[in-house]
Amino acid sequence: MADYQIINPYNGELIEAYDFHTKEQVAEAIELLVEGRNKQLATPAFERSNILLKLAQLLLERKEDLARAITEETGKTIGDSRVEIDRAYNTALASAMEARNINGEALDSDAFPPMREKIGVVLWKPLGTVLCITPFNFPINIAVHKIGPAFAAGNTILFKPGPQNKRSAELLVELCYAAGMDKSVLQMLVPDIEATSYAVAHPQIQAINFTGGTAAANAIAANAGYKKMLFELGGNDPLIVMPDADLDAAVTATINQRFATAGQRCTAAKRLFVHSDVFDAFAEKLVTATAKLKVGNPAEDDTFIGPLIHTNAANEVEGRIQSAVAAGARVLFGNRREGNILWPTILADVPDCAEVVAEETFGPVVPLRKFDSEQELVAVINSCPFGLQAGVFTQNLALAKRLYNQLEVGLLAVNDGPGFRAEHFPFGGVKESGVGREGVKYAIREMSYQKTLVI
Ligand SMILES: NC(=O)c1ccc[n+]([C@@H]2O[C@H](COP(=O)([O-])OP(=O)(O)OC[C@H]3O[C@@H](n4cnc5c(N)ncnc54)[C@H](O)[C@@H]3O)[C@@H](O)[C@H]2O)c1
Ligand SMILES: O=CCS(=O)(=O)O
Repeated sequence: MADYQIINPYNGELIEAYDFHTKEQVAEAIELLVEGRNKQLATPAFERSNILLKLAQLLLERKEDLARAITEETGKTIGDSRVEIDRAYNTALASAMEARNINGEALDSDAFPPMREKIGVVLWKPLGTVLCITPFNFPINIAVHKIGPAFAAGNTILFKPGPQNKRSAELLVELCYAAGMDKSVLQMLVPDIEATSYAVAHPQIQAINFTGGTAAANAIAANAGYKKMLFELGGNDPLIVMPDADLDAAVTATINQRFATAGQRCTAAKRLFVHSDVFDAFAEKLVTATAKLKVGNPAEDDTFIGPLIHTNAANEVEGRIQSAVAAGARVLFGNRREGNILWPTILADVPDCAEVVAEETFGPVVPLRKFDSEQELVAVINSCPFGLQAGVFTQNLALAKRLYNQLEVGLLAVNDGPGFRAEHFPFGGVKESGVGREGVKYAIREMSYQKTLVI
């Protein structure tokens, strides 16, 4: 029996059975990547940039192959998978552009006595070898958000995808090699957790760039020891509808940022805060729009919602919905399951302590919560241990700026949802949503250090 089986979450078909890479294979890969640092040091920024530009082009050329691989292994709809590849193209292109702009600064020593008449030249240098660990839900774009900036900065990379994503990851790495990345600069392995932990603690790994859940992050942090860590973790992101909101726009954002990808997104609009004045009107519009969504086979172009990643995930989300209903929540739409598919579900009157709102719920369920005051709104949102992104629909910019200052998040989108993301913007949260910032330019500096020359 193989160590792991990749099963299509929609039809249960076996995609591939394989054995994890061993700790010995991890050690060999790291040894090769240490040697590869000389290759990177000998590769000027413009050549690294050209390789990343070629990768961007290859991502577009192989878009359909990559999209189908994502859909088969994760159940993400083919439409959402194609969008992911378009995003990965932008991420690779931004990495190519930023590779040419990793500029430092010059300092004058005479800003403070005594007179030294020295100049300080500060440049950014690669940390060395970066362990990049990625989650299941955006297997290509999140990987490119790590490999692209790490390579642009001049690092070598050990890439560890989710076990479900071995096939799409292999295709991505094939394109990286075709674009010009050397095998001593990029290695991909799929070891088990024990062998991954060996890499995490390895002295020749200078940085860990991790995206995933809190439990894994805590284990990595406890095991890594003294090295740079960049953590992009969970979210329980609010979408706020104020009395003066464009309700149609807010409904569209809710549909696209909660039900797309079957709700399996860190930045999904997992909690809807709707002012009492517009609650009934918004709820009615949302139910009407949700009823039109096609649910089913993720391989069909017009399917909007496919299955969750696996049966345990579907069980967890279904259980949270049933638990909320048992605690008095009203079902305005959905609460239906077939296999790993959960229909988009809209709830009202959910107790604040219910798991479906208190925990990060990775599924197509949206609890609508009334509020009456800004003070109540901020207090409830900030009571959450996560703090990734938020969105508010209002025409009142003064209110938007007050929320920007009061909400404990990494980004507030105005007249958009928490799922807003531009690949070149800084990305990341506060509290249990992580440490550090991705977004290409920012990730490059997270995986670099400043070295100063005094002359
Ligand atoms: N902030 C973001 O950018 C972002 C993006 C996508 C997903 N996520 C989060 O990721 C989670 C869902 O993804 P998932 O189920 O793949 O997450 P996960 O934490 O289960 O796994 C993420 C990756 O870590 C590996 N991993 C698991 N335990 C580990 C350990 N002890 N040591 C080393 N590696 C370990 C997994 O094999 C996988 O490659 C959600 O919490 C979601 O919010 C965050
Ligand atoms: O899961 C979140 C990744 S992204 O779609 O916000 O980049």
